[in-house]
Amino acid sequence: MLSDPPADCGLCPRLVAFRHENRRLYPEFHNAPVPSFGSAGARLLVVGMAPGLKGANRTGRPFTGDYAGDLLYDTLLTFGFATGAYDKRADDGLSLVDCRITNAVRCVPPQNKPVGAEVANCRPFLAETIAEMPALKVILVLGSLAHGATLAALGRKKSSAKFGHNAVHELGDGRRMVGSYHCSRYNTNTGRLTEEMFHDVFRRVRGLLDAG
Ligand SMILES: O=c1cc[nH]c(=O)[nH]1
Repeated sequence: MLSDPPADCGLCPRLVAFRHENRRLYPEFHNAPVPSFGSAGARLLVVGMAPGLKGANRTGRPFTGDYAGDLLYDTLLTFGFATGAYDKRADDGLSLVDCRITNAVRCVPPQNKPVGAEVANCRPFLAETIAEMPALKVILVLGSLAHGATLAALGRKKSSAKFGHNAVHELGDGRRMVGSYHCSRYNTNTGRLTEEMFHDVFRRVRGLLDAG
């Protein structure tokens, strides 16, 4: 099984049609499934929802060029999970440290909203991404869609762990799942998620990793 879909992945008809439309409208964009970013040897996996049209779908790197990426990459740099400088482009030289970033759905969805069947179609890639990380200790899920997709990828029921901001769930194998509100423009503009709240989550993640 592949941990990243092939560039011409055809599992989701709606997303394939959107990809073809975007290739016509924006031929200079990446316009393909966005692969995970960071080493499979990392202890931290951050799971987002799906690439943004003019962000990750343009640059080909998760969260890169997306509004949500500004807060995410700044926070990763602050907490030592990245080095270099984030400059909203895949060739900015930023590298992740002990951290990997992926999305529950790898292709950009219309209106930024994947449907259930698309999350399910992409689940094997998330499952394989998790399975190929031997040192993985913490999975940080950004938002309830990523929370549900990650539980499903782990073969667990949604009812086995309730999504909550800064909530920690033991996965029973020494691994933990931590929840955070998604660092989206909507959530930060409405005040549902502040920078301080997001930092609190990363402080907790760092503490869990440091505790071993
Ligand atoms: O969840 C998200 C949001 C923006 N960009 C991504 O790659 N994922």
